[in-house]
Amino acid sequence: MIVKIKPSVLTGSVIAPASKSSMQRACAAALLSEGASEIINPGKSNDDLAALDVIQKLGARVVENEDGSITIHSLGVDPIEEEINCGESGLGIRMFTPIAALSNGHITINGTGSLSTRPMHFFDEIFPKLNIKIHSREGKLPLQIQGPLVPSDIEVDGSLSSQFLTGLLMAYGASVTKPVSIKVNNLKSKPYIDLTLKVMESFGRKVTHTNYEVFHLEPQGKNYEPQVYTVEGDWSGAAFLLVAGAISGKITVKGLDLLSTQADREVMRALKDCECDLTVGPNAINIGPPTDLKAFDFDATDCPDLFPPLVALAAYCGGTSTIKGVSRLAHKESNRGLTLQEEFGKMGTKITLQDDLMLIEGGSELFGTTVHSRHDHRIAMACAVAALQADDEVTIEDAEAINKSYPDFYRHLQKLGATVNF
Ligand SMILES: O=C(O)C1=C[C@@H](OP(=O)(O)O)[C@@H](O)[C@H](O)C1
Ligand SMILES: C=C(OP(=O)(O)O)C(=O)O
Repeated sequence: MIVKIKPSVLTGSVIAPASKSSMQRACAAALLSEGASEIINPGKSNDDLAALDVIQKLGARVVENEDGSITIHSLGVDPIEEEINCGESGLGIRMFTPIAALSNGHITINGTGSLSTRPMHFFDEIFPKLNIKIHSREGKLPLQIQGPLVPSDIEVDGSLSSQFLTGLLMAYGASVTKPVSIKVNNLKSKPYIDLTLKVMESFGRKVTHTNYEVFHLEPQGKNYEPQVYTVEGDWSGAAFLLVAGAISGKITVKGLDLLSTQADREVMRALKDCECDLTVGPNAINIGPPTDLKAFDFDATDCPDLFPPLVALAAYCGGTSTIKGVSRLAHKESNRGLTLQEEFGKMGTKITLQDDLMLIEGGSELFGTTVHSRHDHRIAMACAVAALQADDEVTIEDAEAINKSYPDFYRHLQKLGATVNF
């Protein structure tokens, strides 16, 4: 799909989409709870739909209610098919693979698009220690596994992604029969683990930890209990809206929890540092109109998904902004350090990659041109936001990539007054 965005001034208000990080975790927790859980404000992104499909293949029954909520009936993991497909979701595959391994059946775990090249060797290393047989294509999909997972004290590496730990915690939470601990070295993206623990706790499953280095789980009477769970507004998707407001309008973004454990709430820090006009109310963030935006320095090591929106912001900030954490970007839907450099380069923004640091030279006019999403939702959204103040129309190729996390994104820009044609 081709989307064309004309330079536009934004106004009005919009509600942040549902967080796929919150929704996918809730689906997993509901699967692991015996009984009926209700999910309010369920997301509709491709990653969310993949999670709903996976839990049904693992035995849950999903009912869509008239008020838009969904009810998930489960008796625990009891696969009805031998293959599950996690779509293109990194969290989906890394969280649901240990969960699928709670059963003793042979299961093939597959995925699509960029997921087929993202690293999964963690499972080859760890699963044999947990009584799980595994065969992968040299650390890539498809994975063939056979459990049941038997939790034991284990030491893992957390430097590549927090998602593997999320999966282990979720699955251990359903199966420990004696106190066990997971020791994690060099954990990155820590706030995502806070979100995992928060969702687990909402479903009655407690986990404690010592400084994000050792996670302790004890047997409980009932491990997970069915809940009514409301999916949080998504700071990751909203970061694009907030940046759009900072560079191109005066808008209000609603539906975000200012106390959320979501990693990408940190976007507020960069927005303050660049000195845009920002006021925060109880359930509304007002942002804009554009003023002289100042270059900023930001460490995104623990919130890597903020790179794309912050690059769009930095492109309009006078001077050189720096963002730390480039090494965290290599294994996302694209190699995001490089794709940001290349696609923003087409619009005239110079980006230098210096070890773990990205330097963005901002403040000069961006050109209307043709860019490509590189099949990466966050690259498409970053280019779309940057287009709002370019000197001419920007054409985004493969623009439907946004469906992975934020299918309403272009419609929301239109609602805010942007001229978006698709
Ligand atoms: O747990 C999650 O919901 C996520 C964790 C992060 O991945 P890493 O832990 O690999 O950084 C993030 O980039 C991803 O978009 C979603
Ligand atoms: C990298 C992302 O997600 P995941 O790892 O779950 O595919 C993302 O949403 O930017």
